[in-house]
Amino acid sequence: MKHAFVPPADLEPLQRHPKAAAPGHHIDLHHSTCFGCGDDVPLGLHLKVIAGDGLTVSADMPVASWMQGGPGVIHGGVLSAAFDEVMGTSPLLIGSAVVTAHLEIDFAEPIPLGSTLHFDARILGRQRRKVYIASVAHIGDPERPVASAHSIFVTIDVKEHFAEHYDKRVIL
Ligand SMILES: CCCCCCCCCCCCCC(=O)SCCNC(=O)CCNC(=O)[C@H](O)C(C)(C)COP(=O)(O)OP(=O)(O)OC[C@H]1O[C@@H](n2cnc3c(N)ncnc32)[C@H](O)[C@@H]1OP(=O)(O)O
Repeated sequence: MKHAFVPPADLEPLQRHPKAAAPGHHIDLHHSTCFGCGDDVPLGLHLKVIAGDGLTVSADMPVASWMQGGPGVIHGGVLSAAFDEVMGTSPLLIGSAVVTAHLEIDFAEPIPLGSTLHFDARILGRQRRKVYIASVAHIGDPERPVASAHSIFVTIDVKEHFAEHYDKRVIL
């Protein structure tokens, strides 16, 4: 797939954290009202991100009618949010909490409502606090990606980062 993103050549390789979710297990460390992964938001993506081998994760997402953008196909923003969630969860494999700093999506084919998107993502490496991650999605044929994404997530101290906004959180 075509993309313009070039990760730095000197990325520091990373190791899986000893307490990371085992391959095949759901990475479930976020919160129940998250748009991407929460069970308690009626119109959320409800993504279950599964740990893979090494520094990889995967997830499946049925493309529901409410996700429509162009007639009969997924909205690009919904697809972007799904990539964000899948890639943003992966640094838990290295024991890091992160927020998105930079997210690039390449849209290769229209993705029909009613299809199921399969996402694979892998951590490429770190440069200081920046974690570089790549992801690709298909709807049945792994040899024919329909979209891909590249991102930079920045590691944070969760309590410090969300301190100002924590009291305004929505609890359903
Ligand atoms: C509850 C959450 C935790 C648990 C996680 C569970 C799973 C979650 C799944 C969630 C999934 C959904 C996830 C979401 O939706 S997260 C929600 C969307 N994202 C945000 O709200 C983040 C908003 N931005 C910020 O808070 C700050 O800007 C951050 C924290 C990112 C950096 O501000 P900070 O003052 O702390 O640090 P710094 O400015 O020294 O930058 C540090 C380094 O980063 C580089 N840099 C910065 N910006 C960019 C950029 N745009 N392109 C390229 N590089 C960029 C910068 O040059 C520097 O690099 P270097 O100088 O070292 O080379």
